[in-house]
Amino acid sequence: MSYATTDLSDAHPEAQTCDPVFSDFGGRTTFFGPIKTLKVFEDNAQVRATLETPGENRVLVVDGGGSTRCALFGGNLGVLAVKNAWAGVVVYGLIRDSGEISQQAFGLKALGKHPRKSEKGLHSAQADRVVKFAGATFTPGAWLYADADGIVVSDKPIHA
Ligand SMILES: O=C([O-])CC(=O)C(=O)O
Repeated sequence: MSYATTDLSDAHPEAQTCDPVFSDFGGRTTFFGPIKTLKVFEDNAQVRATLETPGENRVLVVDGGGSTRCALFGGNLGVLAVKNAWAGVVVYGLIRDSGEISQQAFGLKALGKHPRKSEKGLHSAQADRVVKFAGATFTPGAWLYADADGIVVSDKPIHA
């Protein structure tokens, strides 16, 4: 299966595109799948708990509120993402262990990097709700397509 977000966007003008605020950190830049969402604040306990469950080739979308005070994702979470077959993770926030993650076979888009880890279980998280960031609305079960050019979000599958 191969696609380009440019072609998907051309063929499906009704699909959403994300503002160009993300960089690629994973070993894969092209990844797609149905969305699972989390809303968190400077605490990644629920990100870990979610990545410990079967990914079934879905994309985990983490709305971290754009906080630049700590990293919500790191190399150990990357190991879990690969082991449990998550296609990719989009973090509206920061990551760390970027060198390690660049060697891991999954996709990761995030705003940037920070050395400091997040809290663990201090701030509660919400799962499976609609989240909005980067000019797009992410609804659980919608389809996300990512590549080096960006992110397209569609209510339904649009790949060939
Ligand atoms: O534990 C964390 O907060 C993130 C991290 O560094 C890792 O996954 O290795």
